[in-house]
Amino acid sequence: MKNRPIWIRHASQMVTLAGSSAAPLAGKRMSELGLLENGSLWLEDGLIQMVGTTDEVAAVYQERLGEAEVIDAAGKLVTPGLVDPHTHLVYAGSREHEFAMRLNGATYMEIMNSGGGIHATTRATREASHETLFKESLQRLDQFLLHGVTTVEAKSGYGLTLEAELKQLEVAKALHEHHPVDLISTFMGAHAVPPEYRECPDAFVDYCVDVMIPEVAKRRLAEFNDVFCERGVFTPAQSRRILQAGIKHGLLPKIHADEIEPYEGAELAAEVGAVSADHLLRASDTGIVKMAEAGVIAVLLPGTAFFLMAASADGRKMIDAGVPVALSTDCNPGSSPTVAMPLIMNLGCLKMGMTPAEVLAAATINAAHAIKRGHEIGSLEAGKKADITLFNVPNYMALQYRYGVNHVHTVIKAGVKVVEGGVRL
Ligand SMILES: N=CN[C@@H](CCC(=O)O)C(=O)O
Ligand SMILES: [Zn+2]
Repeated sequence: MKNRPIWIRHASQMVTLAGSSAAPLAGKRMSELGLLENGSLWLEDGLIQMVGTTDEVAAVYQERLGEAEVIDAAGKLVTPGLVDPHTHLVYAGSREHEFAMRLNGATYMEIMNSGGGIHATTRATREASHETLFKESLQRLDQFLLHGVTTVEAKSGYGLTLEAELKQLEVAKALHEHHPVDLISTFMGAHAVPPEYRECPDAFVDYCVDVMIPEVAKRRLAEFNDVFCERGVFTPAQSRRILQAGIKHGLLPKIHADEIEPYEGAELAAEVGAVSADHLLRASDTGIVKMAEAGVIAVLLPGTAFFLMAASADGRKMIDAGVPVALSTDCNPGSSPTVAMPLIMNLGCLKMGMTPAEVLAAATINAAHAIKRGHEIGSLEAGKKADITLFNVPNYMALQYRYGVNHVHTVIKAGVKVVEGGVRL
């Protein structure tokens, strides 16, 4: 049965980001939100049919106004559904004990090198059944939706064997099919060197390159290929091999770069033409310039820096250097166990020198471009998917100013209302 059209009207402020579908916004263009006062949208067949002022939309649809379900957005901010372009959504278990260890002075890498961290979640994820993984990840996905997020990227990387990596990717696929939030999958077999390869890490790289990447690509279980390029994990040379193998099999490159130490990850991202380089807390100035030249999107994760008690990436410097910046939660059980994209935007302002306008562009259209979906989501334009979030604040400045509260009121996914009054329907 066909859903009724939805007519959103009288929005106090609407962020359209019109004209941003072809390429990510960079430099001063990151502040061009395409604001509309008394904004209105006509949604039908899962798509945005018209964007304009309430009077303009009413004039075009005057014969059909009675058919529509009306959403009165007076007093509210209307934005594109938020997009999270970097998550480790599918995993089993929890690591709050490691948080306590870090509060007592242990570092993230020390915990990982002593068999905890990513290794602990890998053990739990290998042991978990498809059903358990699905159930645990589903709860997080519901929470994403309640925080206004309508699309998430989801990485594998807690299996580290072909079988367990495929299990994670298959759970992501099942969640995508089952849940209103869309999932875009990334293969990240090169997330850590598993203990069985500790003495011969290059043999694990061979396994990624020769076995896992070709099989994942053949089964079409991922669109992107990611690697944790960090001292003590994968070297730039190993990372290059992994990313090039992905490219050969049609998986687009992404990279966890320069998170803990400067390690020429940003430079490598530019060299291989990565869609995005993520983290970048310790990226070099040369790396930033190279990313700008190569058009690599910086996916910044201020929640991770906050939770690891580290200095944040310099978002301001990257925007001023012409790098398109996107924001993400990095949702994972170790360095950022959160789904709160609005809080991530707040941290973008408070910790990375970004403006309230820039963080909104970074969490919508630039995030969409970071997962190659800029043509279908991330802005409010006729023909795009009807993914919309309504916040209980009158304007985008207030969304950043009234921090630490979930202001999401209504979420519409592909033209269907899925959250109302902050409650999942
Ligand atoms: N840094 C590597 N990977 C994740 C953390 C994974 C974990 O600790 O479980 C990240 O992006 O922060
Ligand atoms: Zn990550």
